[in-house]
Amino acid sequence: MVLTGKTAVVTGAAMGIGKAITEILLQNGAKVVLLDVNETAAKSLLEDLRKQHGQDRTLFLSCNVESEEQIKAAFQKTVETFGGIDILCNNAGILNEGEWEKTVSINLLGVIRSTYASLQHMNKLTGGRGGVIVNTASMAGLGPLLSCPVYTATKHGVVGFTRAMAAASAASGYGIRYNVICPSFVQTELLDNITLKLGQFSHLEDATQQLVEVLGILTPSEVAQCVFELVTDETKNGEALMIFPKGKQYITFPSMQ
Ligand SMILES: NC(=O)C1=CN([C@@H]2O[C@H](COP(=O)(O)OP(=O)(O)OC[C@H]3O[C@@H](n4cnc5c(N)ncnc54)[C@H](O)[C@@H]3O)[C@@H](O)[C@H]2O)C=CC1
Ligand SMILES: CC/C=C\C[C@H](O)/C=C/C=C\C=C\C=C\C(=O)[C@@H](O)C/C=C\CCC(=O)O
Repeated sequence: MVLTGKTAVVTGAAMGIGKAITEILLQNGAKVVLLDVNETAAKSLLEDLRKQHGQDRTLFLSCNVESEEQIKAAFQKTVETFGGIDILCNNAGILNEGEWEKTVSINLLGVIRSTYASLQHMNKLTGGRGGVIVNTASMAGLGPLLSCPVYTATKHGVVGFTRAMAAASAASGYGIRYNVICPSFVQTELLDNITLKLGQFSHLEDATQQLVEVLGILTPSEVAQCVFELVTDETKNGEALMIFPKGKQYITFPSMQ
């Protein structure tokens, strides 16, 4: 897929991995709509992006992925402004084992809400142009991260949902590809104040830090480069791409047939 003339929507775009995804999509010619709850960070980023890429290729819309109403309104505004949606990156996520229901609501239900709301605009069977959706899971979507069971569950959910949607889309003729990234640790604010975020598992922070030392830490732009690959390579559908500082690996799952 060539990105020039395409419209992308990125959730959790104001900071960290979402910011890097936004930047790489813009650098390669797409128009990008930034969705986030952090209006201060998003407006500051938007100002910088408009200086670099022009006034008319970006839009910020305040949107909480916990709200179906806000997601639908943001997609509607995107279509009114740029004429459609070709790329959706469901990236917004939190680490908060204490507020575990909120973690499920944002990390897993947020991806489902946004994916289902996007169908109205992207599905070729309902007048959309088709396109690609890339979801942000985690390496904790492939194996257990002992200090955060609920975060782990949400990311396993995102991997399973993405793969099932990919198969459903291919079988139904939606014209939409679905892929998921599974990065190991990434240098973003999500890794700040981890003790507080682990709730009843804060005593396992040392074990987590040891894993960080073993695995190393990615930069957001290394992760965004992998998202770019999944967006542009039209052979990729239903893929889970694990990303390490040392490289990347497409996951082979057990065959059920
Ligand atoms: N930092 C890491 O080590 C890793 C992070 N991830 C995942 O990457 C994604 C992005 O995280 P980071 O960039 O690291 O975190 P971050 O904290 O730097 O950025 C997250 C962004 O999402 C936004 N956000 C949070 N709740 C939201 C909501 N309800 N609605 C809309 N936007 C919301 C925040 O305002 C922020 O701009 C998350 O899904 C996270 O689970 C995956 C693997 C590793
Ligand atoms: C505290 C949480 C911080 C960030 C969450 C973020 O999503 C990053 C996750 C990064 C790593 C996930 C690790 C998952 C571990 C597993 O799957 C284990 O079962 C296997 C553990 C180690 C394998 C690597 C190795 O030692 O060769």
